[in-house]
Amino acid sequence: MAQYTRVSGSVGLITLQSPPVNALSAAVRQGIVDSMQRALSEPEVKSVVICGQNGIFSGGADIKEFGGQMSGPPLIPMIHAIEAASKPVVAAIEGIALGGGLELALGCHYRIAHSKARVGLPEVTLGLLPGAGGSQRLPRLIGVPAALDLITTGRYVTAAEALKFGLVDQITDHNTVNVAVKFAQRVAGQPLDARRISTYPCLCPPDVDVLFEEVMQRVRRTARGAIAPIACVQAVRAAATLPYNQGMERERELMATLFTSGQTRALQYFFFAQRAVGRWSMPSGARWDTSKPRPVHKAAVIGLGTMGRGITVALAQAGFSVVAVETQEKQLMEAKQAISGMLERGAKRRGVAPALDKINYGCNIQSVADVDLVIEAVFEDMALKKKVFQQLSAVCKPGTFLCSNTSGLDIDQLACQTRNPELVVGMHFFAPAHVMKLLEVVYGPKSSPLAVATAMQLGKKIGKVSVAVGNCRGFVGNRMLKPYLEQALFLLEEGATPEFVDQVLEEFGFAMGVFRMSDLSGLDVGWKVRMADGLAVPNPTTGQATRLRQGRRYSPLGDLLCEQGRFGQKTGRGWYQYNKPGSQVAKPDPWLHSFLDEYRARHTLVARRIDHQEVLERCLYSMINEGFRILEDGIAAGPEDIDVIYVFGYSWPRHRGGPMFYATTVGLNKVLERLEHYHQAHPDVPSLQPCDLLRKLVGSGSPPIQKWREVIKKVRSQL
Ligand SMILES: CCCCCCC/C=C/C(=O)SCCNC(=O)CCNC(=O)[C@H](O)C(C)(C)COP(=O)(O)OP(=O)(O)OC[C@H]1O[C@@H](n2cnc3c(N)ncnc32)[C@H](O)[C@@H]1OP(=O)(O)O
Repeated sequence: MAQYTRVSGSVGLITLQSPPVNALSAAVRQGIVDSMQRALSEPEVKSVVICGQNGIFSGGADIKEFGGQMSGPPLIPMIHAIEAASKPVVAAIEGIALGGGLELALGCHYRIAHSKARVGLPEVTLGLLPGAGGSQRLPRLIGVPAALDLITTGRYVTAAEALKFGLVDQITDHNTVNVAVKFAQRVAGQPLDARRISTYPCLCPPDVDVLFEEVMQRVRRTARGAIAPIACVQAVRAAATLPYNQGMERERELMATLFTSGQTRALQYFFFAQRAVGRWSMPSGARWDTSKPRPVHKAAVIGLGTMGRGITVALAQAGFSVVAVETQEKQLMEAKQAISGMLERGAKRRGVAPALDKINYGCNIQSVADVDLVIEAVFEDMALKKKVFQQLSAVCKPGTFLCSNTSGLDIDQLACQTRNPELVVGMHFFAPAHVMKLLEVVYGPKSSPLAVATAMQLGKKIGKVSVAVGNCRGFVGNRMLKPYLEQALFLLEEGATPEFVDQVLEEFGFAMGVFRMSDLSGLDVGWKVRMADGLAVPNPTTGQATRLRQGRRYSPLGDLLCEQGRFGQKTGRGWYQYNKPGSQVAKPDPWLHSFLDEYRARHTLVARRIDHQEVLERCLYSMINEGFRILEDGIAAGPEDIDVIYVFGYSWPRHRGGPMFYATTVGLNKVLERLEHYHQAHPDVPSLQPCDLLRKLVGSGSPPIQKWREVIKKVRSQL
């Protein structure tokens, strides 16, 4: 709702009231319409101020309303009525004015913002465009280039930047509502014609066509199949080329297309999924709201390879004191130099001082004795990690949390090496750790809610999206990656090429196909794991045994490349060839194609034509099937956890909502039917066998994803 009061005798003050972010729900819109009518009809009122309660102007349209039937006064006519009002209307922007909130402010005649406020039009991130006149008013107010930037990226700007653009008229460090009320008194009675943005001509640079062409090309390149950024460019182009009313009509048409697209549904789901993962729970019943974290002031990182360096940077940048340990002096010096460079470059980009003094470097594990939390990031080797955990347990002060950055090893085995296994959790970062947003916080059977809560809070403080997951091989992300990688290799054996598989996956929206991604990560990483598991064996006998290991189909293709020293980008050769080691430009490699031909001939495999659909179905459905197993096993609490992990950690296209949401868009029955089909064709591939939970969900009529947790609960209670 909105509250109407008269202040200072002549100012009608409309306060939006819809906690927590004053979203423009039906009740709020009704409140604004009613309050405006009152303000315009009261002769004592000479001007109006609109503000939001609790220091927040508005977080925009109420996203929860998008899924259902819209009720209450529509936003567009409401904003037009404000702009057309005969008395000046001033927006007092505190906190945030986002999306429809900023569009409401653009309908006002003046905008006063607090210096700490942030404004933006993030609709594109929800698969929409600023469809309440924002795409038409913003370019008229701040010019086409700046409007294109804000609308296509959805980025928020500070009040200072907004002032520079001319998006707000004034900023203040004082009470914004008081300043706005005084301002409203001053402008009362002044002519308003020049204050109605919809009447402004659109400011275009002389080479506007070239600009639109360039922006459109950039947007198409980076959108990875998302349609909203393209519609945003088209809407701004309408503002630049059409009269306001026609531009609004174009905005409405484009918005209608987006509103009915599956992409906006996926992005809205993902918006709430990101927030849902913060409300973590453990199978024991411990939860985010009943488990208090312990403050961490000083942390340590053990092992300063690529991951350890990134983690150190992330901690230092967030203001934590860090003890960074690498046992060899030479490696320590190299790491110090690299970390300082990363901090300096990051600080330059953000216009702040580099946090070099936050880090103390040392060669001795004793130097972590007084820290609150340690993150071990040594080489992925269980024996080595166990030794480190034994040492840490002996050295650290009582109560220190011991965390491992392992990407899939058993947290419980590490916890067992310590005196206080309840203080041990996994903190699985993704490379580069100071850039990638995802953090898997892994609890073992002995991890305490206190340790999980502390790791989750630390993750939040260093800017990560943290997801609490259970302990199993590969946790959630890497466990699901396994069948995906496996199918990609099988497809090569059956006739596909790495380029074709990657092309299909990149057209689907992945930033990189599976083979380009493997080349980037390094093929030797998985090879070492497979050797440790007894899967990759040097010089296996040829014939069927080579392709059948531990009772299931196995492709040794990756092992064979590694045996040739082809580790990917770092060696200049992998699934692709590169100009030189370290180069990132992947080129098809004729050697690889001959190698595949010879391999197929050796194993009497006849290459067949594989189409797009088969690549997508086998790679994605096998991964989704594993996702269902993960839910069944209780490793992830809900589908949202899996989807957030995949979007933030594995470049799954956000506009497809994540793998589990994607399964709902395909139809669970179709996923089940195709898995059955492929499993029949490949009975020696267990990952293609549909899991029970999927069958149960289909059996219970494929309920919406928000209802899966109930089915999962039932399935688990029957176990
Ligand atoms: C033909 C029809 C015409 C329609 C025209 C439509 C044109 C306009 C479209 C829009 O305005 S779309 C919405 C645009 N706004 C946004 O995208 C902002 C989204 N919100 C945020 O970025 C953040 O939430 C925030 C506002 C910066 C606050 O961040 P903070 O970290 O402080 O809190 P959160 O945990 O993110 O949020 C708290 C709470 O509030 C819920 N929420 C936030 N924004 C909205 C919203 N716009 N609608 C509904 N609910 C919102 C959020 O889900 C959290 O809820 P809980 O998880 O606590 O239940």
